[in-house]
Amino acid sequence: MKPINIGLMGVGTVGGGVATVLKRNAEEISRRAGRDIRLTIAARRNVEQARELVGEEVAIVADAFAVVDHPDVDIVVELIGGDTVAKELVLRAIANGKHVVTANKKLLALHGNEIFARAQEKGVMVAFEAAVAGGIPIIKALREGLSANRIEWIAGIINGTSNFILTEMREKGASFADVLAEAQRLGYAEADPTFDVEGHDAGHKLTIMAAIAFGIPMNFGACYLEGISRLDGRDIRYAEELGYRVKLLGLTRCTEDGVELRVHPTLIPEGRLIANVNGVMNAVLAKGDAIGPTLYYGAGAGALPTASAVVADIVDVARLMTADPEHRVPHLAFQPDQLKDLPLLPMDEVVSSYYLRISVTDRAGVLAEITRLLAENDISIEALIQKGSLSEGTAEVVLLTHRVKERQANAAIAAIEALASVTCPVVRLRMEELNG
Ligand SMILES: NC(=O)C1=CN([C@@H]2O[C@H](COP(=O)(O)OP(=O)(O)OC[C@H]3O[C@@H](n4cnc5c(N)ncnc54)[C@H](O)[C@@H]3O)[C@@H](O)[C@H]2O)C=CC1
Ligand SMILES: N[C@@H](CC=O)C(=O)O
Ligand code: NA
Repeated sequence: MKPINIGLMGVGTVGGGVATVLKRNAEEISRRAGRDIRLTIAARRNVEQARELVGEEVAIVADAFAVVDHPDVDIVVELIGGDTVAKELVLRAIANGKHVVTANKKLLALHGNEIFARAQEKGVMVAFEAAVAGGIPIIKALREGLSANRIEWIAGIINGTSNFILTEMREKGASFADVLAEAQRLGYAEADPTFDVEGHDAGHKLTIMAAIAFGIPMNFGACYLEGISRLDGRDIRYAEELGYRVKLLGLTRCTEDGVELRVHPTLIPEGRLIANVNGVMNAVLAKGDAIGPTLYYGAGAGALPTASAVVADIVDVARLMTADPEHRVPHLAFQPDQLKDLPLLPMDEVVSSYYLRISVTDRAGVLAEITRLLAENDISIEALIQKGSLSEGTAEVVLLTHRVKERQANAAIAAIEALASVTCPVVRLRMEELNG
């Protein structure tokens, strides 16, 4: 049977990994796909560097539009990143009737609604397993494996770079800047690493998972984003004293009032499996009403783990290319005319427990003032520790609250910060039990 021709756009970390996996596992891949998969043409601005990664037999061009317009290319693989030229290329590939495989979560979180609609019209597939949690087959699990369930919530460590930074800081006392530089060297970080450390990348991935889990359009604009760049090592240590690990978590939950969509550093009880996911590893915890909690674990970034997902998508597309478009798995799990515009819950309405660190003048009565303000906002305290004086006459109060609305926490924090005895802004981290 005629081989399937792949056109690769972007031969960097992931593109190089894809070329390696396609070559290394060619026999297994073709036995699974039922056809030979041939990397025919690749685009990279620096042609010579691409040659080293893809080999002599592949045509290399500097202009990626030559790939999407190539008459022999069956599947276009977009590994350039960003949402400018990549968007133009993907839409043109679709218009040309070509199937697309992409690892580009930013592109899908921001423009997925348009891209999937165009793909639907043209009867082509846009596959994106690598876009969420790298090599972990989480899209497959949510879209197919859990399709009997009403998915209640998903919580994930879905940015490898941030998890790598948090792990290295905690275990080796390494500096934020040094570990970030190492993550860049290892090919984990985004072209602009602020996307990793400020929570945007996790927000893109969470947006995609929420769409698939709840049958809603992509709505990245409604996602609350808070990254790890302002996290203080002290809070990681105090959290540990209280029996918690701090992780950058993406959390989406379907409640009666709307869908929560939020990314922030989160205290998780140290006994939970997900609290012990370290380094560049990712994990996604998904709760279905029938199955209960399920956990998916694996490498979230890096050349070969990400290529594993890209090539799996190529195999999937190869298997389904000749299937009637009506009978393929829908891009977002739900049939396109069945997506619902569920309301997105404003952060003020989200319910959570809180870790608060309050720097105070070390004098009698301060604790009583703080607990009074919490009580006035209906917030009860679950645990409290006082850390000794940091400098002459000052101390830190660390407390954990029971679950309250963010609005209540904000009001209490504002009132506490207004006290004359409180010397710095209150540090607030959210907590999740994640126990189903
Ligand atoms: N690095 C990782 O571990 C993961 C990356 N991704 C995603 O995969 C995509 C690619 O990421 P990386 O491989 O890490 O990036 P990269 O920066 O290593 O590679 C991108 C390549 O595209 C090339 N390029 C840029 N503009 C081009 C154009 N107009 N025409 C042709 N080539 C062009 C660049 O020269 C570079 O070689 C991004 O969307 C990223 O978010 C997804 C999962 C994991
Ligand atoms: N920069 C991302 C790469 C994978 O999506 C990450 O660190 O997770
Ligand atoms: Na994945």
